[in-house]
Amino acid sequence: MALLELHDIVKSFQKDGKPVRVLDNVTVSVEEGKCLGLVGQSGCGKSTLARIASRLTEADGGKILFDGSDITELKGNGLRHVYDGLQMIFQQPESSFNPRRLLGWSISEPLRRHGVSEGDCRERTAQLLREVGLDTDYAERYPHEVSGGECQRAAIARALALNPKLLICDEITSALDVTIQREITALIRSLIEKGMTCIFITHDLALLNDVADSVAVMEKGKIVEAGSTVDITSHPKSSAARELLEAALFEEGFEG
Ligand SMILES: Nc1ncnc2c1ncn2[C@@H]1O[C@H](COP(=O)(O)OP(=O)(O)OP(=O)(O)O)[C@@H](O)[C@H]1O
Repeated sequence: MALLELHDIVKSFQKDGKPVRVLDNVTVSVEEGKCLGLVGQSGCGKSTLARIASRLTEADGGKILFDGSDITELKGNGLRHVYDGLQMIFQQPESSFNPRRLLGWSISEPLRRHGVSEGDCRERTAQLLREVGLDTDYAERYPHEVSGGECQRAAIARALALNPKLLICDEITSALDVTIQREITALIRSLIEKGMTCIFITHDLALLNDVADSVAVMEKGKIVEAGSTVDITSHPKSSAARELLEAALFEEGFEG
């Protein structure tokens, strides 16, 4: 069953006083318990699509179905309820944490908002830190006192706090070096093996071999190819997928 379905999503932004179409009738879905890789060159519309899926940006047209409900027009409390089940993680984890708050405070913030007691928050934070491979004493550190990879793990812990059904990961490994990238994709994959559903956005098609079950390739606001990760990374049909694969292989060779 599809957990998230996007149908005929259309979006334009104003540029120099004129509307420029950045998403052109995009239809894509992700099955429950699976990971969809969304890949494309910079500027092709990946982040805009992710933000529309999580209702952070309004679409001009189309329909969004999440967990069997039409959430396209939801507002207020209805939308807050959706956010409990759908979490987004971004490229720069440091900037998503309050620099003046300990990581433990930020990770448990969604729980506190739901009225969970301080004692239970502490216990759940320790459990979440262990789940993402961090020692529990990371709760007592500030965002600037941890590495980029550790901070991204903490951001994943915070996203997991309310047991969401869907994680949307927008270029979450782009700011990390290759070894740490692999650790983070392995962590996301382990969450999927435990039942999580995920949309993993990247410009690195080769990275999707580690994490995604299926791939949708975007080019200039359209999905130009979709299929299983194995098929697309071994026999890409579109020129967009071929170019992304060549770029990823070149980068890999360059990094040794
Ligand atoms: N709020 C906005 N206002 C105006 N234009 C925008 C806005 N957000 C995105 N765009 C434009 O929409 C297009 C798609 O941007 P988007 O960030 O979705 O691409 P992307 O594929 O995620 O790129 P990247 O990989 O570089 O993050 C770009 O041309 C971008 O400049």
